[in-house]
Amino acid sequence: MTGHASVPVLTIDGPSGSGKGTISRQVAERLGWHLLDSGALYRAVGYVAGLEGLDLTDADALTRCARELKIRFVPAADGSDTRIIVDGLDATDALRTETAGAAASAVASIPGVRAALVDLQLGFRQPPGLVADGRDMGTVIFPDAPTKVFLTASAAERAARRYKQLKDKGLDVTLEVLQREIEARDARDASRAVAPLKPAPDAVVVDTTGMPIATVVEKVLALVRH
Ligand SMILES: Nc1ncnc2c1ncn2[C@@H]1O[C@H](COP(=O)(O)OP(=O)(O)OP(=O)(O)O)[C@@H](O)[C@H]1O
Ligand SMILES: Nc1ccn([C@H]2C[C@H](O)[C@@H](COP(=O)(O)O)O2)c(=O)n1
Repeated sequence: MTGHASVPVLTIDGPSGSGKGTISRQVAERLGWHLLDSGALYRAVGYVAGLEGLDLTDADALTRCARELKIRFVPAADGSDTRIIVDGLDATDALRTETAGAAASAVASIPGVRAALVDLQLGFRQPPGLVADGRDMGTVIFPDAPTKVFLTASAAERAARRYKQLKDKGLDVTLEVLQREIEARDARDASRAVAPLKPAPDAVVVDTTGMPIATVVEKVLALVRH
């Protein structure tokens, strides 16, 4: 599957908990565009590496994993979350954990892993348009995207959002630990040598601290329509 360079892309990058996934999903639905959850690809590589007992610093083995990754995004029939199928198994719940996020951040710092996932990501650029959620969508994967957004929010607010999200799922977490984990992941994503987390020079930075989800969605839609 190859992408179509003439198809419009909206890139939504930003740190963990800034709302990329939530906003990307709603905006894609409103526009009737496709959605690329690029973080799920790195999470899936970390997940397969875990199943195979690989060391998360073994660049050659992880690059092979990324090259051989078999992942499918399957819309749920009842309108609930899209299921993510990795090597034929439903890995959706395993991929959403904080541990999977940390593993994804580790494997994502390996240049071979990133290179192996480029074509897969470009292939999501299909008519009528694509909303691409990640860390390097606007800087590396779709540098020609006509609309680029970089979502942020204070670390305290992002940790509070994650805390609520996990508590709602019945998980036993503490705000302090979550904030530390989020800050450590962001620091690693922003400081790596390849495709670090940062706004593209032509991205619009939207600070969502204290901003309701619906307001963020409308703001992003206005940027696309503009
Ligand atoms: N503007 C907002 N106000 C309040 N809560 C929000 C806002 N945006 C997102 N959230 C909530 O914050 C939580 C994290 O959002 P989301 O998963 O979309 O972030 P993310 O940037 O995709 O994170 P990650 O990169 O770790 O996957 C969710 O529970 C979501 O409902
Ligand atoms: N384009 C991307 C997307 C994700 N990553 C890495 C870094 C993140 O910490 C991790 C998980 O992403 P999430 O699912 O939380 O959005 O994957 C990346 O390097 N580049």
